[in-house]
Amino acid sequence: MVMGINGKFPGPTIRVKVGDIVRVDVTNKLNTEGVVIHWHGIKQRETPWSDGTASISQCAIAPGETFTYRFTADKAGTYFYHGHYGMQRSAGLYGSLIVDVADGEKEPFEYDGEFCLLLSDYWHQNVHQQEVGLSSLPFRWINESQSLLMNGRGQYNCSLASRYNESATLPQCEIRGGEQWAPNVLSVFPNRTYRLRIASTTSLASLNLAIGNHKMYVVEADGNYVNRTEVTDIDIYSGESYSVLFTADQIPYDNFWISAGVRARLPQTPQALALLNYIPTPESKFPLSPPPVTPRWDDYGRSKSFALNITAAAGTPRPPKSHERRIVLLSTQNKFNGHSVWAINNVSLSLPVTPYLGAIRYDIKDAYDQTPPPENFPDWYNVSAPPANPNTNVGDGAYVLVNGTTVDIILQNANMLEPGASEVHPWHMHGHDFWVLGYGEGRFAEEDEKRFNLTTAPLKNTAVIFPFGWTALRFVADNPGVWAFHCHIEPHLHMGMGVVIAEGLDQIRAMNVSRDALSCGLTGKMFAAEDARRRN
Ligand SMILES: O=C1O[C@H]([C@@H](O)CO)C(O)=C1O
Repeated sequence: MVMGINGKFPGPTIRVKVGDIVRVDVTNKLNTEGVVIHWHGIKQRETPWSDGTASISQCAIAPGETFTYRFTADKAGTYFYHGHYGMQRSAGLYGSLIVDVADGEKEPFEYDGEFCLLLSDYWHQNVHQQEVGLSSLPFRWINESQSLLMNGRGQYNCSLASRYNESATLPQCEIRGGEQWAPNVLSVFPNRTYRLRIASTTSLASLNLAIGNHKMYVVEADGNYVNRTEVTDIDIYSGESYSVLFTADQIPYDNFWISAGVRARLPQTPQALALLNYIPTPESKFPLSPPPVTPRWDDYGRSKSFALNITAAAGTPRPPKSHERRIVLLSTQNKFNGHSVWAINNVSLSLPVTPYLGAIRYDIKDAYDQTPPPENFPDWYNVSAPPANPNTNVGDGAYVLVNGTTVDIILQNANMLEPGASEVHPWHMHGHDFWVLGYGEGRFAEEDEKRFNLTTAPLKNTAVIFPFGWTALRFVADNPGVWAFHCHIEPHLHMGMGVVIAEGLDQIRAMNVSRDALSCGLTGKMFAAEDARRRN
């Protein structure tokens, strides 16, 4: 079962130009739950209520109701949109969002055609069962997905299915032709150059994508131009997007596989496949070469060198030379009343009923904890061992940033509950791009700052922390609003792995925040009381 949009899964591709004011009317036809849509990578400058994050920027849209998102397409690039309430992204609520350069402008590279590949993962168990499992005692993890998808199409490992079933022939393993799993076909003319816009909206999987026999040149990352880099494959974590160029330079009477496979977790899911078809070779011709092999899942050295190879293209603004504030965020796996959770500086995020944006706009102090969470973690904490005390707190405090300040965030990874284990987490920031200043092993130390890349640091909206390592980010708090900053692995966010950034409180208090966004919780009650007074 998937959640679709306008009768489609994935939802329709939205294509706009820089400077366009985009209006999207979202009508909630899910009869049993609310919904919101987040425009991943769009800054929402002066429209923070259109960011589409339930409990942060707006109330969930109630069944039957319509909410209008209105925002400016601020930067050309490859983006996507997705549900941001509960685990609706896992349920399939997503689609591609492409922002073209403004009329009369040109991209800084040339190509003859382009394709979008939106990557995702897919479970047979429905999202409500997953949600209940994650919050149950005992904890039930979602485990690896059954399929990986490219534009909503994927393969299913029938041999694995028959291993777990008595009957060798399962109905879902019988191939009749024309089924949903039939791979996407990307038809190209020999010797032409194409742009492949790749975005990952996976729930869990970190992926590696390659095109059989073809080199790729990375030119864009998260809507920012990067130095053209030749690669044989790309690592792509949930929340990231890349554009690569490739030339159809192989012998023209063949087809080739494009494959994406799991990295950073022990793979138990077959690769996602799409077919690169050389016109006029028939689409039905089986490629001579097998799909590209995904690099070993735990070869993190390879992942790190790929990450370090992504550098900002000339003309990209450089990071300020120094910071005015530094927030260190330690990610730990913990327990709360026996439940498995993730915590940041010993606080597991639990979202409030009243959206922060409304609570700040109308100065409603009861809406969330007014004490911000800790800015660091204790010196005695050992990041290379399981937590000495696994118990953590749950909270809904927000980090408050003064408008215009330069802020560093050090994302610190640590050992999980299980000894010797630490996982990759892709952190995504709403409302901003940040500069990725560097990655390091072990615990971040002040002298590591000397190694920061202040010249070619790429601008991104999502950056990964490697197992037992740290990642340093810098951004300027110049976008008043309330922004989520979280692990883009959906079950991890659901288990509390995120923080809330309240930026420019004075500016928010002077904003004309859309009332439609605040019809729930304490703001909803306030508006209802105002209306009642007016009627009397
Ligand atoms: O949050 C998680 O839980 C599991 C495991 O730690 C317990 O089953 C896992 O791999 C996660 O990423």
